[in-house]
Amino acid sequence: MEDSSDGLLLNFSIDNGPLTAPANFKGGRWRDRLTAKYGARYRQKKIASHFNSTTKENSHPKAQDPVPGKSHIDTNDVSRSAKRQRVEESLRPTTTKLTTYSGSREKTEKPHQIISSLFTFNPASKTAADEELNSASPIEPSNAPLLDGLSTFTSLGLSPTLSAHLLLKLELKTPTAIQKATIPELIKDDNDAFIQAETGSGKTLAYLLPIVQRIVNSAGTVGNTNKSNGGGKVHRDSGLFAVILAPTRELCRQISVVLESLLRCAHWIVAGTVIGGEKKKSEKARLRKGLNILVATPGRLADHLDNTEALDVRNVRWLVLDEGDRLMELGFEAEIQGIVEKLEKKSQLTKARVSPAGSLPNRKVTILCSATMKMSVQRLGELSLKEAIHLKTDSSNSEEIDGRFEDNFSAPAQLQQSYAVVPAKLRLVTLVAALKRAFVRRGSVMKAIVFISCADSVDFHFQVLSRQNRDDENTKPSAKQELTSGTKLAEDKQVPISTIASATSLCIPDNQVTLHKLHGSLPQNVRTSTLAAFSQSKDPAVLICTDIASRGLDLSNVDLVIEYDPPFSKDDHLHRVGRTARAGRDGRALVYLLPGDEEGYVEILKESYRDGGKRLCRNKVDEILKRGFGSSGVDSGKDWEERATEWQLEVERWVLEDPKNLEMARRAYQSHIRAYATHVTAERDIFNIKNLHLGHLAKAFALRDKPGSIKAPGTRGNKESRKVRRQDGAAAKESQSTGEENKRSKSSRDISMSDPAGVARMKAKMREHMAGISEFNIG
Ligand SMILES: Nc1ncnc2c1ncn2[C@@H]1O[C@H](COP(=O)(O)OP(=O)(O)OP(=O)(O)O)[C@@H](O)[C@H]1O
Repeated sequence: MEDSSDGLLLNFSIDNGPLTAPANFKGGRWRDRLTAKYGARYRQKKIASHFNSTTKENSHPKAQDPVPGKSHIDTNDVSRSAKRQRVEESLRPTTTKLTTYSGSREKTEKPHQIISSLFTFNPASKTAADEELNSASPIEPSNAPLLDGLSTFTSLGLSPTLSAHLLLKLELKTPTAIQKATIPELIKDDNDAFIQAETGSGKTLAYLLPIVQRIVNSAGTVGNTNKSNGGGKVHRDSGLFAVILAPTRELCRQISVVLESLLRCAHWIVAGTVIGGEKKKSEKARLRKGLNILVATPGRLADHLDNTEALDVRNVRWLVLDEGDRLMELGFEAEIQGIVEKLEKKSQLTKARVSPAGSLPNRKVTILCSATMKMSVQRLGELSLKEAIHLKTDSSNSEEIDGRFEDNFSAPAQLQQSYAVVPAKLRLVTLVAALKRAFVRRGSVMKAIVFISCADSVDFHFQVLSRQNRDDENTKPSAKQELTSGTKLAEDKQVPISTIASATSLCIPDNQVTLHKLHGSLPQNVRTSTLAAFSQSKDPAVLICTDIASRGLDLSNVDLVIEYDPPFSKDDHLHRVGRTARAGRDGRALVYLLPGDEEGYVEILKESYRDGGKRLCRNKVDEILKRGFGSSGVDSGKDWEERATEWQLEVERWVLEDPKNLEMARRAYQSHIRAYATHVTAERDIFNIKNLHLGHLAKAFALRDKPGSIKAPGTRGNKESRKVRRQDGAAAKESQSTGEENKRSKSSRDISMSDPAGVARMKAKMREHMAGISEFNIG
């Protein structure tokens, strides 16, 4: 492993002899002894001059934190007040090793802390910063509604009633390109279809509108027409016509909301969901009452197909598989195969591909929908589609080669993407600086999403950004701080989980920002309400989340996406940044990379552009920090360095002063490293765990521990917790075998280390990814 002490001074103790006598340093590394010797000499000189010149005799100098550019030996610093020292000693973690560099060879118990300077010994970037780009050149949005004067919803074959409803009630004037390509095709023909278009291009309406239109058209042509109910219109007893599958409950809910909004102009058509999270009995009752369109998660639908007699699928004409790649990633292949076979078996439909124009299809039509076209989607296509047509936009980069689709999935053209090469030690301060800057003026950024690799790290960053600053009067708990969202059972008690809080760390007086957090270890009701709060917020808001929020979610007015931890694959990147720049709106995205091999990721970022990445720009770290910590735009030397250092030290003290915070920071750090090891094989040269400087990385989690000594309860290295986890491992297997899709919706990184069942699943996933490489194969 690379030496983690670069620029760091170990926190060793010396004897308590007279301060002016030279200390005798023994043991440890020569480098640490030498640094300590010089440090002691320097302090002796300083003390001597202080005693000579001071006019305030016996006064206690204020505790000093290292100034930017200088490292600091904590326990040996005479300028630190006795009070501060006692606080930190009393909080000395029980698991830390003791280091003794004692002249008297006595083992004195001192915390093994490392307080390094933020701005020294940072590795340099290996690539030169590009010139600032000329962002003045206007770019045509690629996923916007068409303004060609020709394309209207009516011209695509939708009825005047439905078109008027779209215009007047939903404020949708013209179709997007993918809707133009899809709607006429799905209204007139009964072919299976694969819909592929970039994020935010309106794929949901692209498949929902033809389905709704054809069900409306079928009035009087299907059985059970009820004259008392609008003259032969479809009603709930007419049968189930469409089944829409989506990978997560959140997505199902979102689709269901869009569908309900459409059905307000055809209220006799009944839609419903079966997505789990409620008693199966209520779902069964809903199915028994009759539905015409069903939105479901695959696991739940498979369950009902086996166990709910009232679910009659003989008349199903459409099976839609939305977010196809995600469905496959989450391992729903077997369920989907089962569903396809059962629908096929029970179907009473003819297999004819021709039906009266615009009415219900005579055969089951399968529609696969995805922004990406990966092998997994091709596989899903193979098991569900027959002679499918590929519906895509003109601007799409994908093409069919030898019967297979080659994917060149791009980000929306109008999205401004940038990256910053940030040394590990500076990561946390740079994140805060970027957010402070983004929200500096009211209205400058309404909403931002920060993607983080794992649930524990989300928890930690949420707490850091919303923590109470002891010294700051302005950060007294606000009403929002008290907000909690949902509850979860813990130790037989209802413990409220706070997922919404005031972003006190951003401290922007004129622009109060509300922080939200989201990850897969939160209970479903908390996830739902947090997401709704973020989406509906009219005030500036930040969502800190794992990849659970990267797919398909349509959250309004997201202007900025920060990938604080780089994505785990190129597709993940495109889905994450796709949460902004939707339906023709502007958006910005910033990805954080470490200096060194990670800079190679820039080439992959460029692939997400249609023009080869000419518009990709680099944000300089100094600039981000200056803008975030500098004094209101005035270039006042390096005061931003001091402010950033002060802020960082404040967080480090906050971590130390409460064992809970310390444990949270350690968990976050460990989980981050584990998650780092799960980058896709193709990108493991770029994200090579061996290159992580663990000492520097600890600084980004406000930890002063030596990396090797960081052990959080529930993680590897702690005997007791290992025993507990062995027991929980068995429980995890059991729970997985129940086949509940909500459990699967948690990806390995999305699981908190405090969720033992999750830890077991994560490890299994890690083994799969690491393909024989040990979990901590670090140097
Ligand atoms: N014709 C339209 N005019 C204006 N806005 C539209 C139109 N069609 C859809 N939208 C809006 O575009 C946004 C994105 O739609 P949708 O969620 O269907 O995109 P998507 O292509 O499924 O994205 P993703 O791949 O990220 O899931 C939604 O807010 C939707 O209301």
